[in-house]
Amino acid sequence: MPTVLVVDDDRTVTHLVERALAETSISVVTTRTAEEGLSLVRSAHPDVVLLDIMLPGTSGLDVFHQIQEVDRRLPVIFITAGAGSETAIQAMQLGAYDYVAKPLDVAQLRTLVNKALETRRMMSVPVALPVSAGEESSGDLFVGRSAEMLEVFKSVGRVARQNVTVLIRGESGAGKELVARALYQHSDRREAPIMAVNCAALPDTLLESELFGHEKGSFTGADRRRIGKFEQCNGGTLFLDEVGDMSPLVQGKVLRLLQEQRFERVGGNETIQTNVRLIAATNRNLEEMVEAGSFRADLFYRLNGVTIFLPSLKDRREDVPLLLRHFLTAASRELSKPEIEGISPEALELLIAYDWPGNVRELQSIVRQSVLKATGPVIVPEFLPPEVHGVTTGREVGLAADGQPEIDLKAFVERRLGSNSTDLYAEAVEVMERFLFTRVLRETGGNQSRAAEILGITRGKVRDRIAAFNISVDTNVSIDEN
Ligand SMILES: Nc1ncnc2c1ncn2[C@@H]1O[C@H](COP(=O)(O)OP(=O)(O)OP(=O)(O)O)[C@@H](O)[C@H]1O
Repeated sequence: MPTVLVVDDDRTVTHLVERALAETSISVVTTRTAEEGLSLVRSAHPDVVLLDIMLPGTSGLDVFHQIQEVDRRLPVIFITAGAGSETAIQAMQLGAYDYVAKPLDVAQLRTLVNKALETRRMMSVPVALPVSAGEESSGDLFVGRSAEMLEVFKSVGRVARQNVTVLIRGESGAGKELVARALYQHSDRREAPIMAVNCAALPDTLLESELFGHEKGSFTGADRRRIGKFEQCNGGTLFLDEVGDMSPLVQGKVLRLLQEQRFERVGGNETIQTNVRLIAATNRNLEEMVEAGSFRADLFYRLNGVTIFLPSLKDRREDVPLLLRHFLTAASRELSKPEIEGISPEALELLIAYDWPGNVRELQSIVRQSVLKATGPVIVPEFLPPEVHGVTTGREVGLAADGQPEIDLKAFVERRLGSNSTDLYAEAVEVMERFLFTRVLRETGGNQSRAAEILGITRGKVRDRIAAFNISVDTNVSIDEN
């Protein structure tokens, strides 16, 4: 459970924070003194700190420095007595996460704490990345063994420590944010902050002020100066997600920043120098957007210098079993279902054949849904959501009345012809082989020599197919947690 530490001698503040977060899954620890605050940072390992800037006998800024010595990645939100305080601005420039002015607004506080927790998560989730092809690490959180993913890992290894802008491209849910985190965690800036801004989530003017900040009075509602992410992130890394969704105005400002590392706050004259490494991501076709005039060509070339392309999951199906195992283990732990043993061959068949339009995010969600739905220790087709049955192989591969796998090759071929396949021979052979090996091994109770005899091929070939299709031969379970 995430923990928020509040260091403030004003009881109304600590009470209010406790009330604001009472109905959430966030636990709140409070203290009135800087001394105890610091010792709680060490012992309670909070994920976010709310810190009064004027503590009795000491300055919040000093405490902030000491917190940074303990944990540089811990987001600290200052609580200030009034809006527009110069000290607060100074705190932001030193690297505080944000600041809020008293009296505190409950909704604003909740939003801010959640954002800070998200940042904390991005900063601290370890990404153990195999930088060279073939390196095995059971603790990998960034899962993938396909040739395509190994290329991605290698690219990350090659460019992480270069201080260059990187553009990550790929469909939604394919893992672009994970690549960004891996780049950050393997860069020389890993001790400095990383911040993320989703350009599609904010309207133009808000995005501009989120990135570059604004001066007090620069637009209606700008009742105090705001320090933008490019300034807060000085020395660190900024992850700009959905970069194809920036307005032409913001595109122009980002381009200048990339060229000169300089910018002005909205409504301000002062030119601010910053030193930020930019990692950008998009699932849009930027070339087409440049062609259509909606994305600046000069910015495109600037961003496109180093590009990491993340393939869609359907183009690296061999990663599916690996990802299933990874998320199944996580889901059975998180959802307190230790009894889950694995996925049955039939269910696995369906999952491998599915096209995963939502990529890894969808896979993760389908695994969780199935674990929740499972009434026994094995994930069988009935626990899988309908799209996995119907949209893909529902009619071609299924369960016969006797519980054996059955195949409808005609339906498969028709469907693939309808979707203009250019690799139908290999696809059809694979579907047929999967069915054949699963069925024959069931018949022989997992005995490979006997299966080789029936099939008229060598035991080596049987073993090879078992590995290629991830068939578990001891039990009915295709994937287990080992
Ligand atoms: N190779 C992988 N190994 C383990 N988890 C992964 C992998 N790829 C993606 N994920 C997980 O899938 C989810 C979606 O990934 P992520 O947010 O990085 O996708 P994205 O491409 O940035 O999506 P969007 O374009 O929608 O922002 C996350 O929970 C992420 O941790």
